[in-house]
Amino acid sequence: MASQPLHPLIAPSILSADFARLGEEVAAVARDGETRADWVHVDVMDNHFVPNLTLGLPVVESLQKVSDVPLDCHLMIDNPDKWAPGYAEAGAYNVTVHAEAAHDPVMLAKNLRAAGAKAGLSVKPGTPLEDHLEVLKHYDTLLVMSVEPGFGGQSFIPDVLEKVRTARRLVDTGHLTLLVEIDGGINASTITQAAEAGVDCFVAGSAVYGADDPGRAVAALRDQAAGARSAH
Ligand SMILES: O=C(CO)[C@@H](O)[C@H](O)COP(=O)(O)O
Ligand SMILES: [Fe+2]
Repeated sequence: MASQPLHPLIAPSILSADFARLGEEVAAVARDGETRADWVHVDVMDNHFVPNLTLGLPVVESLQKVSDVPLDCHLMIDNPDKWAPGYAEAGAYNVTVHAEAAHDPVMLAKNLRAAGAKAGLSVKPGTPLEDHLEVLKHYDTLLVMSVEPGFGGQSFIPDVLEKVRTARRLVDTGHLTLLVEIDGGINASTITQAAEAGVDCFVAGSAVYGADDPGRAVAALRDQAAGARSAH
């Protein structure tokens, strides 16, 4: 995961999908071609780390069986040291834990990788990147939250782009080796500024699953991000 991927990665968040039809909702962004998502983003919330409750390991295990798009699990939970490796063992491609919740983030990254997943570290909008730079050397992805974690459909917080720029600089100069991912409020009005700041992977929930055609929304967001990147 060292250099910037050839094209911007789009990761639809199933938080905005119809939970009664999750398999179909994933399939809607899994058809071959430009409408195919790069990753499917799965928001796990425990009603402790965030004030919302979504789904957990059994649902991820079921999704893993039907999805040939890699799963990107975003764990908004307390004590990820205990629970996160299970998601890696279930076959998730990337497992992201919160820097604010992890007790031993270096050991946790090692455990995630040993279980076969990429290791992701996420920071809430108010968490400085500087507090976690040493730890980030052990991670494959950095997930910059651009809303307060807990709910889909919130407004993008542009101040977090400074963290994206810092991370991009550190990756481009070889000080860090990771993908920069952004999550929250990404849509046609905000993706250009995020792409210009240096994001590699864009999570989009309501902008994809709130659209009439989720696959088309994936393709349009990717095009827009690619255009912003090449113009920069
Ligand atoms: O992790 C979260 C929210 O906590 C996100 O993944 C949201 O699900 C993104 O939804 P939109 O802001 O794109 O609607
Ligand atoms: Fe998320």
